[in-house]
Amino acid sequence: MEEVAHFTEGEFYQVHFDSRAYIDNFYFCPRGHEEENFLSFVLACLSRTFSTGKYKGQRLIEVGNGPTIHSIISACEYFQEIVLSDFGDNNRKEIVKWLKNEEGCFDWNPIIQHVCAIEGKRPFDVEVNLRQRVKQVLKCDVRLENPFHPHNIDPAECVITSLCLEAACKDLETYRKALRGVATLVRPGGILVMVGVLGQTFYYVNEKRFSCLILSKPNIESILENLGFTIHEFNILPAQDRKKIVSDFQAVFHLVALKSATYTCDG
Ligand SMILES: C[S@@+](CC[C@H](N)C(=O)[O-])C[C@H]1O[C@@H](n2cnc3c(N)ncnc32)[C@H](O)[C@@H]1O
Repeated sequence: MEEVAHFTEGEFYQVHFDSRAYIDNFYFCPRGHEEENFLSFVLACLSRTFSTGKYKGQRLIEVGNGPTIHSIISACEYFQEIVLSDFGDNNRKEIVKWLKNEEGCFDWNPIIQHVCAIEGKRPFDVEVNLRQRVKQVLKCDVRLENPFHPHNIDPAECVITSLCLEAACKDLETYRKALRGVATLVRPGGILVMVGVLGQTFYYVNEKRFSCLILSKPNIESILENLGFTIHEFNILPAQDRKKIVSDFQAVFHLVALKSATYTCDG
């Protein structure tokens, strides 16, 4: 397998990230990749967060969704308009293809059906809702102070990001700045829902190796608290013993953090 000496940033994704191979490998069934085995944990966490209806509002933004829509399945009923975003052109194209139900688009039905079975919903209704409520699929770069530069996007009641920041940020300072940019997209009183990996240095999509910033729970907690967030839940699934061929994460996390209603970001 190919080794890469430098940290693989957005430009590397733009050229080398095979969107279709990524979803084929990691999202073809609710268990996810057989070596990683954490997708059903993530789907269950997202379902618990949103299915009570406690978090709702006008807008939801997902930052760095790649070619995936799984993170918004449970949430879509509770937000009128959804903005998806990613750095990679191919990722955004793959999403648009699914939204338009074009021939050859990825089959998200096994994942949607799994979530619907947990929540007692009809997959058809959820699929229609998803396709209707995603209003924009935008380019973003989490390394920028405004991830949507040169566009200004109104802050949302809910921002989701999954497995993006640790893939996009080469060091902890870049991660802190990126989280600060993502935090500006959350309205005061709104929530940030984050899914990520702890202790990971790499993952593979087919033969391509992608870097990952090693994160720990205290790193993330202290950055979020400094940004005026209160962490409501921080769920962790430790990795099982495995060969570490596809990735070397030590744990997967899901967190929900509430942005203070009075916080002003001047730091
Ligand atoms: C591991 S994938 C995660 C995709 C998806 N969110 C998920 O949960 O499976 C990492 C994603 O981060 C995106 N990415 C990398 N650098 C980025 C940047 N600077 N800004 C925004 N997204 C970036 C990649 O294009 C890719 O879609």
